[in-house]
Amino acid sequence: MGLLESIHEPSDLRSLDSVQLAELAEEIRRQMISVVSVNGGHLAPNLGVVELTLALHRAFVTPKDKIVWDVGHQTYVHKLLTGRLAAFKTLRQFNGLSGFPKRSESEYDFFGTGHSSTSISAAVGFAQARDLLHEKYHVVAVIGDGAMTGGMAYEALNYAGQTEMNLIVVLNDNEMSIAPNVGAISSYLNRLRTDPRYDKRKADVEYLLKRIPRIGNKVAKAAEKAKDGLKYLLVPGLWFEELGFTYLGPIDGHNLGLLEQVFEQAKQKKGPVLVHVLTRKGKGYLPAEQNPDVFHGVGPFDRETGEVFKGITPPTYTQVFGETLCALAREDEKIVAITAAMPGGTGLNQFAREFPQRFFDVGIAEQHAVTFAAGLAFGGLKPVVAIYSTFYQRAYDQVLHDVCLQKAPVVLAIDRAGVVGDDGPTHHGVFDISFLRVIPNLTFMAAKDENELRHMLFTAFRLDGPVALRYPRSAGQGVALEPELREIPYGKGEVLREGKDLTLISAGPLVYTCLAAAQELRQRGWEAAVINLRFLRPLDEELIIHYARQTKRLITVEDHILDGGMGSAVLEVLADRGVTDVRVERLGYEDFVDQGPIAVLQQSRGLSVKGILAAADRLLGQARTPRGSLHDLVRLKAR
Ligand SMILES: Cc1ncc(C[n+]2csc(CCOP(=O)(O)OP(=O)(O)O)c2C)c(N)n1
Ligand SMILES: CC(=O)[C@@H](O)[C@H](O)COP(=O)(O)O
Ligand SMILES: [Mg+2]
Repeated sequence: MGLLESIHEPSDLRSLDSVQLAELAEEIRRQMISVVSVNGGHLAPNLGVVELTLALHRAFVTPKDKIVWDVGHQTYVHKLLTGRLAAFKTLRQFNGLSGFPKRSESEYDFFGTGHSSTSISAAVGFAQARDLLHEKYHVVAVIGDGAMTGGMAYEALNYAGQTEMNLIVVLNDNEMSIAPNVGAISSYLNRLRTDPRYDKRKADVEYLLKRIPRIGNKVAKAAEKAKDGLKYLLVPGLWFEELGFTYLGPIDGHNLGLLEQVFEQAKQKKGPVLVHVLTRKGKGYLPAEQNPDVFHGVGPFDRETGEVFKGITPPTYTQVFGETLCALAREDEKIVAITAAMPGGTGLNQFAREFPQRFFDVGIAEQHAVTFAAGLAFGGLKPVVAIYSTFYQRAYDQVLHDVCLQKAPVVLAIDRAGVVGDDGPTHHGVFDISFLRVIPNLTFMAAKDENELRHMLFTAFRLDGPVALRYPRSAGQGVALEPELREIPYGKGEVLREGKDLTLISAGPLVYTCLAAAQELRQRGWEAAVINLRFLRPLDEELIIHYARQTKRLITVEDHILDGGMGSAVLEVLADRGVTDVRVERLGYEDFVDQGPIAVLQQSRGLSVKGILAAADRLLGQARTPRGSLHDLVRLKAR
């Protein structure tokens, strides 16, 4: 039996000596490499925090003390130490362990995450609650240098720094976000890390400063100034100190003994403390150390060689987006691109290489990214902001207030729209239709395949106003690319198939599933029309009304939550236009969606040929269903 199997809860760690702890760290790394090489996952971030997590769980007494992880993609070690070793092989699988902390999964997961830069706010909340309720425990936020580029982190530091609350923030600095970290704070951390002057311990400096003799008023003032200057030169982390935090560090995040010592020191301090820890992303597995960006979130790979398995699939929508954008940018030098810390994930690497002056990585700062784009647009450029659907949730007011209200010609590229698979509920892009389709001035399109994506991007730059364009995480349809880009007729859906018995309505790749279902229906003697809406705003109302009247039965199919989604938009049109003698089935999600393979998740809600056939049976067989009937909607409205 290995050491890891003897750890059922964090208290089991306390009896281990340093040799055993080093052995345990090795076992943990092996375990993570083994499981992630099969399931995929966030390997490099976790390899980098093995010693840090061990030290935290030895220095703090969880679950009494609360550790809040930022993003949460680095909690595999934490999971292994908190009774989840047996389940670890199910990591990120359907019905398996989540890749992120989840309150429903363990009493040791104090705060659910997936989105970045929330940990300090949540920890401040815990600390405030503790103090108001006169309880006693330590609260620790663990935040990466990438997550420290997110605005929320500063809102929380700003708040905490003015309080006297006991709170420990551990800043895990590995110089990496997913890509190399960016921004002025990152440069500041780099200076702390590398400038030999900062090796001087703060205590020594303060001792020195105290020895400057007090002499006459004027001279004393000058001396004070000189002291401040000296401090700036010599005291590490002064910026954090000035914000009201005691700064400890920078310390080697792979030295377990040192980490524990510093955490003990932090526990004794009064008020907020920031511990600056230096780690190496991917530590202990050479392929991950050498390519921390590839192994940040990686699919299955050969653990001997580190080679990532790539099946033969058509290029992804993301790749097609990136390549098309480059082609357009070659013709139009006003086109500029913005990412919020995800140049690779959003397909902008090629753009960054080809047009470095026109490419902006703003860090994990979606709000800034969108408002920055509005400024660029009004300054005369043609910005595209590529952000995952789920992270656009962060920038809602910026899209509404800064872009749409002012009609800024910004292209909002909404990658990872629809369910994304193994990352699960924190990352599925299943809300953007609901929150974007209601915003005046916005043109909102969804691409059914690679060609449509290309044409829509082309169209987006020709429209003088805000445009959102949604496309999923998956491989494309594999269609042959049309060499000529053309404009998509504004606000018009397309009829892909005629039919008199019922109408299938979709937007995005599920249009192809509708076509396959229509083919099947024909075998059964039914003719289904298939409409690709293309535009979620403005909706092609005439088209919807025409086919609703013609077929009297509609099925809406969307990779999205039902509430407020595309099907809801169709129901609104019918209700507003007084078309009440139509039966409607809406297929989509009703709740937060779990993790799992995209196809499995979609099938679970009828987003498949089989699901559409079942819905068609219900409509054609005149069986009433409890959900999605227009009659129900009209009745509700009438109440
Ligand atoms: C709001 C938000 N935007 C983007 C992301 C995508 N993302 C996940 S981890 C990460 C980098 C985090 O870097 P850091 O905090 O330094 O952690 P590391 O992986 O280096 O340990 C990014 C950009 C996210 N999770 N949340
Ligand atoms: C933790 C996080 O938010 C990212 O690492 C995310 O998991 C990336 O997702 P993709 O794999 O879809 O790029
Ligand atoms: Mg980092």
